[in-house]
Parts: sequence; C-alpha cells; structure tokens
Amino acid sequence: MIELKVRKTLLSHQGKMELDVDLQIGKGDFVVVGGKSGAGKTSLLRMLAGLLNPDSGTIKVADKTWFDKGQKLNLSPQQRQLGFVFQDFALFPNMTVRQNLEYALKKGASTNIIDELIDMMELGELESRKPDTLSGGQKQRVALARSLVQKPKILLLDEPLSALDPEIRAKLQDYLSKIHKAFELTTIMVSHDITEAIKLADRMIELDNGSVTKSGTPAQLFGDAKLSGKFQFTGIVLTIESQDFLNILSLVVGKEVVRVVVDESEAKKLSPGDKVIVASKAFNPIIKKL
Ligand SMILES: Nc1ncnc2c1ncn2[C@@H]1O[C@H](COP(=O)(O)OP(=O)(O)OP(=O)(O)O)[C@@H](O)[C@H]1O
Repeated sequence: MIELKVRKTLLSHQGKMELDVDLQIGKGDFVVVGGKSGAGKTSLLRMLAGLLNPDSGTIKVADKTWFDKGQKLNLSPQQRQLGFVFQDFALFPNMTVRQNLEYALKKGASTNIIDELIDMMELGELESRKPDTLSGGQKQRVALARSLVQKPKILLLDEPLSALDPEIRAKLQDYLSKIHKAFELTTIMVSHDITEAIKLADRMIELDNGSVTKSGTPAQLFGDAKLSGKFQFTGIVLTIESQDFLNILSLVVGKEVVRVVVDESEAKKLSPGDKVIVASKAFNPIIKKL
C-alpha cells in the first residue's frame, strides 16, 4: 500500500500552482494517471521517486516511511527501490542491450534476472546490438527491462509509450500487462490515452491544477457515459454525392472510409475537408472484436 499525502507549490507559466494530493494506492494495483498538460502528473511521480521534494507531507510505502517533512526523513531514490521509465528511453548509446541491463545490476547480484528479462521481453535477438540500431518500440522494451533489473516492487511510467505508433504501442501495452503481473508490481503510469487506460488500469486518477478531481475504476469513470444508448464518431468529409435521391457522404474515419446517408439540407452545408460528428442510437449495431 502506498500512502501519499503531499503538498508543493509549483511554478507554472501562469504563476504559482498548489500540488495538493492525498492518495492511497493498493499493493498490486495498476493505476493510470491522466489530466491536462501541466496538471502536476510528472511532479507527482517524481515526488514518489525521491527526485522532487514536497514542501510538506508524508509518503509511506508498506508501513515504511519514505518521506516525512516534520521528521526530516527523506529516503534517496536508490533507497526507495522503484523502477522508473520515461518517454525518452534514456539508454546508454555506447553499450549493447545486454550491457545496458547489466549496468543496472547491483554489484555482486546474480545475472539470472538479466536472462529472465531478455527472455520475457523477447530481446534475445537484440542483446548484442547498440540502442542506435533499434526501433523506438525495441528501445522502450529495453528501457522497461532495465527498470526491472533490481526487481522493484513499484514501477513508475511517465508516458512511456506516447512516442510510439499505435500498433507498436498496443504490443508494448501487452508487455506492460505481462510484467506487471509476473513481477507482482504496483504500477503507476501517466498516460493521455483513454484506450490504454481502459486496457491496463485497475484504477484511473485524473489530476487537474494540482488536485485529484476523479478517481475510480475505468468502468466507474466511463460507465455512465458508455451506457447512454448512443454512439458517435468523428470523421472528415471526403466527397458528397447524390444517388437516387439520396445524399451519400464519404467520410475518412481513422484510416477507413465510411459511407453514410445524409439529409439534403445538411448535405448542402458540407464541403470536403469539413469535420463532422456521426451519432446514432445504438439500436442494433454489429460488433466485431478487433
Ligand atoms: N521542480 C519544480 N519546481 C517548481 N515548479 C515545477 C517544478 N517541476 C515542474 N514544475 C511546474 O509544475 C507544473 C506541473 O508540471 P508537471 O510536469 O508535473 O505537469 P504534467 O501534468 O506532467 O504535464 P505534461 O502532461 O505536460 O507532462 C508545470 O507548470 C511546471 O513548470
């Protein structure tokens, strides 16, 4: 269990912002932290990691105090034993994949964990390569593996997948889910991606202007909205054609083209390139797993 009760005055470009968070996170939870840019998400992770000192408050993990301003107690990042992965990989360019992992090993510790991680993250074919020769997704797999070399109990992830394209990102999410379970981690991940949050999170937290404004399971946070009986998507108008008294709109939705019938008065208002919402009562939709 992580119990975090911290305050810190941060300096944003709009002036001072009070980060004031009182959070309990259960052992083994996968928590996704969302919220607007500048809300304080990274600062929160950095405080937990011991990289940023709160002005006041306490941080306790499994009945051990990591930080207590009143008692002048402040464990160093090394003493906190957590794994941290940022968006920018931060691998040593002059070392191979294996050497990058070995460098994170404590002196005298068994190298079994390196083999286990190389196996689990499917890095076998890449272990002799240098980071410069790897793709973004491969680099991030190495960074994830490296964060686990010291077998931390807590893993902090600051938008680790946001620089990756959607397909690689989905694969990395599977790796994350796998290591979270295999290493019995408590994982706290900053992400702006709703799909990612729903896929991975036991609990989602939203920060706004330094405070927690929402907290709950994805079903609790999105459940009501999803049960409205309607669905909608946005698309870009590609063409508007008249066929047999019908106006057919071709829309680009993601990488697909979707055709919908549109009312004549509405069709007259539209031109190619316009952004539109298509909404419908979800009366009898066809659902296929992707
Ligand atoms: N050490 C610090 N001292 C004072 N202010 C800071 C410090 N670090 C960050 N800030 C400020 O705190 C605010 C919140 O920053 P933070 O990086 O935590 O936000 P964020 O929610 O992670 O944003 P983003 O999604 O853009 O990464 C910013 O305005 C930033 O300038």
